[in-house]
Amino acid sequence: MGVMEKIKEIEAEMARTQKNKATNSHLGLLKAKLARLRNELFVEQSGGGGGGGEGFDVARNGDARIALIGFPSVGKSSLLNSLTTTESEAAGYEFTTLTCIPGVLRYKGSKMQVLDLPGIIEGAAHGAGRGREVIAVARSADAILIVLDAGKEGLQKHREILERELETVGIRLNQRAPDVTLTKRKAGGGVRFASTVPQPLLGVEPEKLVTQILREYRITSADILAREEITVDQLVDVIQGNREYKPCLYLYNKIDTVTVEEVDQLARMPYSIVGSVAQGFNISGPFEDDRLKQMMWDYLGLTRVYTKRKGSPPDVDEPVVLSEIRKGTTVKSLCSNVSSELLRDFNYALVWGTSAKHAPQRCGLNHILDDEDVVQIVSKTPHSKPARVADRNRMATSHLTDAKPAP
Ligand SMILES: Nc1nc2c(ncn2[C@@H]2O[C@H](COP(=O)(O)OP(=O)(O)OP(=O)(O)O)[C@@H](O)[C@H]2O)c(=O)[nH]1
Ligand SMILES: [K+]
Ligand SMILES: [Mg+2]
Repeated sequence: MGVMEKIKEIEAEMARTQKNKATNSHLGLLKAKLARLRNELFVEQSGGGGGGGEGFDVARNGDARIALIGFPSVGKSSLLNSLTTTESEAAGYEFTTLTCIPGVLRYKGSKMQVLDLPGIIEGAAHGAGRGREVIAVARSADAILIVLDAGKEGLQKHREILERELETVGIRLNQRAPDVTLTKRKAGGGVRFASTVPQPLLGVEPEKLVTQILREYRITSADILAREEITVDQLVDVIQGNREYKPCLYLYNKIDTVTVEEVDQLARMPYSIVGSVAQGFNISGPFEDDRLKQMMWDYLGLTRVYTKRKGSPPDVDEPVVLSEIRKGTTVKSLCSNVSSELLRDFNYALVWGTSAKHAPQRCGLNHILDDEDVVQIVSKTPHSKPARVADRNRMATSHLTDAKPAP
């Protein structure tokens, strides 16, 4: 039996199984089976789910990468043109954009790489249109900006379709990784499941269900520790292990085409912002129209840190921009961002700014920095050569080649 038929069979079984307490575990197991088969299907069809595709291999650049995802003609290219100096063709017909077009958005001393992409449609994750390539780019981004046309009928359905397409390839939007540790053992001992909290969503006998689900993935010996209540889906995510947890912001564009009441409703949707590229509203403009940029900045968890040498003023023209998503905004992430020597020879840091209790505060590596803090690193070897600016710039972006965000 092919994978597709197996999927159909399980879906049918799920449909005819009544949902109640007694069938809860059985349904959970079926759900996990389904997830495994869907994953198999995707990996099979996409040849490993890898990135690339003609015109889609764009080098990483800047402090963070944001992918524009949406249906055709919602205004993605118009948005790129308005946020950056790049010119991407925008027109009133669908599939105007055929490849990945990068632009650089400069905001508050940071550089965000914004990627304009072809529109996607339902089935994209399985290769409809250039969907697979588009979604591979989304996987490589630090954050996703889903663009929707506020004037389109079936708008909320569009939002759900896009979410589902991204979920299919293991992207999890606006969620954090479940607090579960899975340790596989060589052989013997079976599955040991422990939880610090009750697990009502894993049926009446959680350990039994977990054991069965793990067997689906050919894992027979493992320790699992859950520190929060989890669903079967979350358990599957932990087992599959290749999930990408990403912040996602929704832009309802073209609000110039709908009524004030509709705008008001859309503005209340979670993780959302309304705007009009055509009229500049919330998108670009001298001062008050920067709301989208500010939200992108916030979602990426960006923090500017100004470094200073002893006896000289801070270097305010060239902040080191750290992203909470990938590295955290600690003194340690600052040091490793600047140079490995700086981290190796670290003695203590002097910190000025809102994160400091007094000016300056003497801090260790775990101190959490705020936006616009000033930091002076004091090394153990007082006469060692300080990192040059050129080195620092190189180092400041080097971590961006590391496509996997920190857990
Ligand atoms: N009324 C209105 N029209 C807009 C707005 N933003 C973009 N448009 C128009 O929408 C049409 C499509 O814009 P594009 O930028 O090409 O859309 P796209 O999402 O890049 O489209 P594809 O590349 O084909 O997927 C163009 O005619 C734009 O002028 C807006 O805020 N209001
Ligand atoms: K278009
Ligand atoms: Mg376009």
